[in-house]
Amino acid sequence: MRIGVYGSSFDPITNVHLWTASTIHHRKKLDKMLFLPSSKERRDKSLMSTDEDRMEMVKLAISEDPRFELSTEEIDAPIGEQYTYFTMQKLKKKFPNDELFFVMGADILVNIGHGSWVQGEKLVAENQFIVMARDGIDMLKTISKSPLLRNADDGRFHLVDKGLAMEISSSYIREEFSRGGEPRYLLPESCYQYIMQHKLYREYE
Ligand SMILES: Nc1ncnc2c1ncn2[C@@H]1O[C@H](COP(=O)(O)OP(=O)(O)OP(=O)(O)O)[C@@H](O)[C@H]1O
Ligand SMILES: O=C(O)c1ccc[n+]([C@@H]2O[C@H](COP(=O)([O-])O)[C@@H](O)[C@H]2O)c1
Repeated sequence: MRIGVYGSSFDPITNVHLWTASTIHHRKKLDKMLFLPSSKERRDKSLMSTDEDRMEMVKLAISEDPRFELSTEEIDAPIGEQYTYFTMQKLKKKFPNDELFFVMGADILVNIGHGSWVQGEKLVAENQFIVMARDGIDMLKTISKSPLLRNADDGRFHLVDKGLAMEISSSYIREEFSRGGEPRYLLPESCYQYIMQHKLYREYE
């Protein structure tokens, strides 16, 4: 099987996460897409809702699509191991006969190329990546400019231009909830209702 691993804080999950996952699943002929919410323990970003709430919203969002599955690998990871390198190692052990691809936007490729990720060099050397165009970032240039990326570029970066530069960010949605905006329809209705019911993102700055 060809399995995509779509990592994100999903704080909250948006319609663009779902649409990009669906497009990548189709274009790259994947059999399955794992939605991998980050753990609140990650040190590089502070998350605005609990692991349980973000996980619950992912479950609601993907419940009716058999191509999509939740992975709790990172949320269940011991402290210090909630980073992509360790997660991919564990997932490869879990799916020893399958081909795994870490799915990400071009902004993430830039970050990895800068060398700021935990075990970034090993992560790149040992995995395959599906990279989606974003924000006018030149993906080929991003690879050629970074020694870390270009020296591993043996076909492991599968670049996709989705065809539409659709931008809905989780932070925009959080801002709208906290500042009296109306983000309905930027995310699945079930997640919108969950956020209203649980009064999430009321105090987001
Ligand atoms: N519109 C998009 N086009 C391409 N990739 C995207 C898009 N939105 C998100 N991604 C990718 O999805 C992954 C998860 O992104 P993330 O959840 O941080 O997005 P976000 O909505 O921008 O969140 P936040 O606003 O909290 O930073 C990343 O790899 C990111 O590059
Ligand atoms: O492993 C790392 O060092 C690392 C650093 C930053 C981000 N990531 C992963 O990249 C994915 C998208 O992250 P983000 O910041 O867009 O939510 C998510 O799966 C994170 O765990 C991973």
